[in-house]
Amino acid sequence: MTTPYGNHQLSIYAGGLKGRRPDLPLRYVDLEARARQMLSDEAYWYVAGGAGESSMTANRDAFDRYRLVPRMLTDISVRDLGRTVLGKRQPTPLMIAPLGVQEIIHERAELAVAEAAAAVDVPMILSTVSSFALEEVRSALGATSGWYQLYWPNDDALATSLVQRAEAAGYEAIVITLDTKMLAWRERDLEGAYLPFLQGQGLANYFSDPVFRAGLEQPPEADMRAAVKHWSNVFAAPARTWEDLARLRAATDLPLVLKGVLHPEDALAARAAGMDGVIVSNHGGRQVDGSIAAIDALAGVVDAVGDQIDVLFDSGIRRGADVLKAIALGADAVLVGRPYAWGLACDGAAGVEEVLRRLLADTDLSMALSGVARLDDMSRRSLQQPLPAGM
Ligand SMILES: Cc1cc2nc3c(=O)[nH]c(=O)nc-3n(C[C@H](O)[C@H](O)[C@H](O)COP(=O)(O)O)c2cc1C
Ligand SMILES: CC(C)CC(=O)C(=O)O
Repeated sequence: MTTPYGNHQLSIYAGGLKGRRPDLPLRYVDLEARARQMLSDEAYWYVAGGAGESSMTANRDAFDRYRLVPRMLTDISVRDLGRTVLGKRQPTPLMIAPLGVQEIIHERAELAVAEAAAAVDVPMILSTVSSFALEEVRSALGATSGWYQLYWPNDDALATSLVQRAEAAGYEAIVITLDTKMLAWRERDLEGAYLPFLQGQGLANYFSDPVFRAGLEQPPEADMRAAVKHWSNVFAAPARTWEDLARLRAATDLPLVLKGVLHPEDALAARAAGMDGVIVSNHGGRQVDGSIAAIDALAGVVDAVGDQIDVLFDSGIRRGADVLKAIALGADAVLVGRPYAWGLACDGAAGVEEVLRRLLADTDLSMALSGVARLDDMSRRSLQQPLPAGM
């Protein structure tokens, strides 16, 4: 995307505020507060909550310890926010993070998100635990790229079926999320006894899968409880280790990307297993409370494997400066998570679209005012070394 909203100050503001949705407050905290009004308490906390608060807070605090060091008097009149990810040029550094059970946020769930992603040409990573089947969501994306996120089930035939459906539907990569072999101790959800998938929410990909259905005595439409029970038996596989990746590698020709990598040695293991990329992420602080802030893990992973496989980043991206910091540290692209969930809650597809447009306008302005014309030219030279905690 070259100079996405032009150079005129008013055209840049207008690009980021297309339609200026009055139901969509500009500041992140206000946006989240508005979304909270739109959602049930349980749904709000399901999205907002973490496993405790420590890593979620650390994700944000750590961003503040990295500081951009702007350069002056460079030509920033023609700018390029594009990035090359898995060998393909994309117009912006943003991707839509996989968020499960979106029907608790908005009835049109992933279909609305896909329409917004298509409007701004931001590739979307669809969760396995989605409220619409992967084929339908792929259609709603139109010409925009989609990747499919796999929760690697405890049944190789089901894993192969999901991956091959994604490939047949036109998804361009498979993201295997490693950090969710079980759900963490999430007090907010436990307090409300809230596990939406146990009501069958977010299970469209399973319920439409021939291998999943073959494991049932009656179809989910006739016996939902039995279908949910079967799902909880196959959802994840605690015994899996690095050796098991070979079977997934053999199941598809699509690139494979591992999500939830924080340790440089795991990044090296991913490369050794023939993976095409990793996503540095602590799942938005929802899994190991007390884990390292994701941005603090990024440089170590980039230094270990960044010259050989792609390194993406999520967990804490809220504004343009965050995008720039992650790219400067070596990320090839960043995933946007909770911010678009709030846009979806407030105003469906239009809300998601505007959240993305604002983030792009802010990224463009922050890059330009840092003296950088092409995102590809961001480097660690644009960053001050992290300040010690508490500064
Ligand atoms: C409500 C919610 C649902 C999520 N569902 C999934 C999922 O199905 N698959 C997955 O890989 N990650 C999932 N994640 C993690 C996100 O992909 C991403 O790592 C996280 O949201 C990043 O943190 P941030 O949103 O605070 O920036 C989910 C996160 C949230 C908030
Ligand atoms: C269905 C869940 C495992 C979705 C998820 O990853 C999350 O809630 O963090």
